[in-house]
Parts: sequence; C-alpha cells; structure tokens
Amino acid sequence: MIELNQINYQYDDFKMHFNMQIAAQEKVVIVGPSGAGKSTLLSLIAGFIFPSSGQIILNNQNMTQTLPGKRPVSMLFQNNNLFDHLTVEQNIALGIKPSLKLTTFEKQNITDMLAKVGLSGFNERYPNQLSGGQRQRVALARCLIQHRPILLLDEPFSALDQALRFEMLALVNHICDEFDLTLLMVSHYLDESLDNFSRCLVVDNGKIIFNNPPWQLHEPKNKIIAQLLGLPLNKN
Ligand SMILES: Nc1ncnc2c1ncn2[C@@H]1O[C@H](COP(=O)(O)OP(=O)(O)OP(=O)(O)O)[C@@H](O)[C@H]1O
Repeated sequence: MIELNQINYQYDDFKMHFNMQIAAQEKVVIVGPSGAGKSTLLSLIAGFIFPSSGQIILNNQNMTQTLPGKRPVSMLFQNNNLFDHLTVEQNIALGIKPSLKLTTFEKQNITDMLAKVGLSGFNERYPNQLSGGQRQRVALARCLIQHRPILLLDEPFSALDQALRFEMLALVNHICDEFDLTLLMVSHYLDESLDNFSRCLVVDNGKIIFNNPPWQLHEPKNKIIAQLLGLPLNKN
C-alpha cells in the first residue's frame, strides 16, 4: 500500500501538496495537465526526492527518508531506460546484480522473465537491435526481476503507436495480477486505456483534485475536471 500524509514539496515557487491512500494491488492511473506535478508525485514515492514535510508510508512502514534502493518500489521511465553497450541480459541483470557476475540461477531467472515479457531468446541482443516496444519490454523486465511490490510507470509507452501501447498495457495488467503488484502509472491518454485501471488520480497545479474510478470522470458533477482534461462531454 501507499500512503502520502500531508506531503509538501516545492520547486522554486511551485508548491505541491499530496494526500492519498492506495491499497495493495490497486491499479492507478495519474493524469493531468503538463507541469501539474505527476512525475514529482512518482519521484516522491520512489525516493528520488524528499518532501519538506509529511509522511510517506509504503507497505505499513514509514519510508519518508528511506533511499530509493531500500524502498519496495521499482520505476520505469518514458526514455533512457537501457544502456546501449550492454546486452538485453546484462541490462536486466543490473536490476539484481550491478557487478553483472551472474550465477546460473540468476541467468535462468532472467531467461524466465524475458519469456514473461514476450522476448524469449533475446538475451544476447543489444538495445539498438530492438524495436521501441521491445526496448520497453526489456526495461519492464528489469523492474520486475527486482520483485518489488510497487511498480511506478512514468508514461513508459507514450512513444509507441496506439496498437503497441494497448498491447503493453495489457501485458502490464497481466503481470501486475500475476505478481500481485500495486501499480501507479502516469499517462497522457484519456481514451479507453483508462479502463485498465481501478482508480484515476487527476493532478492539477500540484494537488490531487480527483481520486475515484476513471468512469466517474464522465459524471456531471465532475464536468469541470473533465473539461480541464479536455475529455469529450457526456451527451446523456
Ligand atoms: N528539477 C526541477 N527544478 C525545478 N522545477 C522543476 C523541476 N522538475 C520539475 N519542475 C517543475 O515542477 C512542476 C511539476 O513538474 P512535473 O514534471 O512533476 O509535472 P508533470 O505533471 O509530470 O508534467 P508533464 O506531464 O509535462 O511531464 C513543473 O512546473 C516543472 O516545471
């Protein structure tokens, strides 16, 4: 689970304040205007930055000051997830053993994880021999091999075409179920991909202004938020 209690964070004069609770194994999408604070919210949970006040509770432990490597969290970014001079296997190995000196058991784990993301047999390829979707699958495998229960995705599929993006979302959905993960994903898309998620957070101007199932965005009482997001208005 993820609990942010009265978190305050500030970049120059841009102030952010986050308060939320997410249960274990929920699938949450985060949307909102550019510059609203979505990536900052993920960075606070991952521990890349620290709040000026408030508490971050992850799986019932106060981790407000815990370094990223010690948190039960792995994070996948939009770009720059792979090292070009390392093979697929080595890139994934970085998630578990930065020395890259792998045991037979660890090599087998990587091979099994590659199968789960649909890349069996790709161990010895280099990133420049992969498509964009395949590269993000490798980066996803590196997150998953750490077996951390909270997965944060910062728009990792937005460079892919729509069919591939939907395919990757289905894969993430399936993997989250299989590994019992809690998922938080920033997205710029407000299409049917929202149906993959049980909850939607709308971040605007450094605050969470909506925290409900995605379909509720279409309810008349949320018209102002729907307009802010540029959602087509429900004609019923
Ligand atoms: N390192 C930084 N130094 C100063 N200001 C920053 C820094 N990173 C982000 N900001 C500012 O903080 C605000 C929130 O940024 P953030 O990246 O969290 O927004 P976002 O909602 O993820 O935006 P986008 O959808 O465009 O990626 C923005 O106004 C941004 O300019």
